[in-house]
Amino acid sequence: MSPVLELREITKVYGSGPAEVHALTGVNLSVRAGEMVAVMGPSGSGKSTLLTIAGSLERPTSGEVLVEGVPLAGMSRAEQARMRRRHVGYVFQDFNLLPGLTAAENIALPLELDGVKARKAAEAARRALEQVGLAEQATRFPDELSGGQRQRVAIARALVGERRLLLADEPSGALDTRTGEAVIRLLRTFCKKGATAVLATHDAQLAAWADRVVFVRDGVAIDQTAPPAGPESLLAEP
Ligand SMILES: Nc1ncnc2c1ncn2[C@@H]1O[C@H](COP(=O)(O)OP(=O)(O)OP(=O)(O)O)[C@@H](O)[C@H]1O
Repeated sequence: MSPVLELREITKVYGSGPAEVHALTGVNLSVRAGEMVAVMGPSGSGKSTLLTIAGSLERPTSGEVLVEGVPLAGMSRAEQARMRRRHVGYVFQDFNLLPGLTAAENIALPLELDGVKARKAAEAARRALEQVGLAEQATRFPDELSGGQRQRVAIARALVGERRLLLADEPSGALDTRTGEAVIRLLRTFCKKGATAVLATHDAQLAAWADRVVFVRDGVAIDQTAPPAGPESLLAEP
């Protein structure tokens, strides 16, 4: 089975001449279905760039990105947009929910934009809210929810429909430690059920929940390890 996400020799250069920034240099990464991969590195090391290129929000200067085995470079812009809507969910530090829509409407919106009928989209949104434990909050607006609840709505929106690849940039960055950890555990649960997640984080405690950690420094992926005894090992699983 081909990996859900594959980056081959990705290089990204911003600007030119003296303003040139080598944000990524020769990065390789392959993520299988059900895996949760944490990308760690200091500020400015290239984590966000890696995620935006993986999600086709930006093109690499060189190298190849494949989603579900299909090279993005061979797709037209319209096909890439369709691929993003159908297969890739994004979660950001600042939640990015639309303030004028309820939790359920925020989740249903990407489906409706993709042509799903309103009733079906609303039903899918209701199920997604149940999965993140927020069925009771369906009609609340973002400013009526806590930070942790908002991020759970953003995760539900990222995974609603058929989307199985989740790209999360510092998803717990705006949350306190406990709430942040709850969000990462939720991502972990989705990965156990077959979703695939790549998350950028500064936080080694949170990265320890991942199956693998990729360290990025000055645009170079310098190491890949399975975390030693992460919190997961404390959960007694038969
Ligand atoms: N649009 C852009 N134009 C020019 N330079 C950019 C652009 N986006 C990112 N960079 C530069 O690329 C490098 C990598 O940035 P990136 O945002 O990917 O790092 P990061 O590891 O996500 O940082 P942080 O943890 O602070 O979010 C940095 O030097 C940054 O200044």
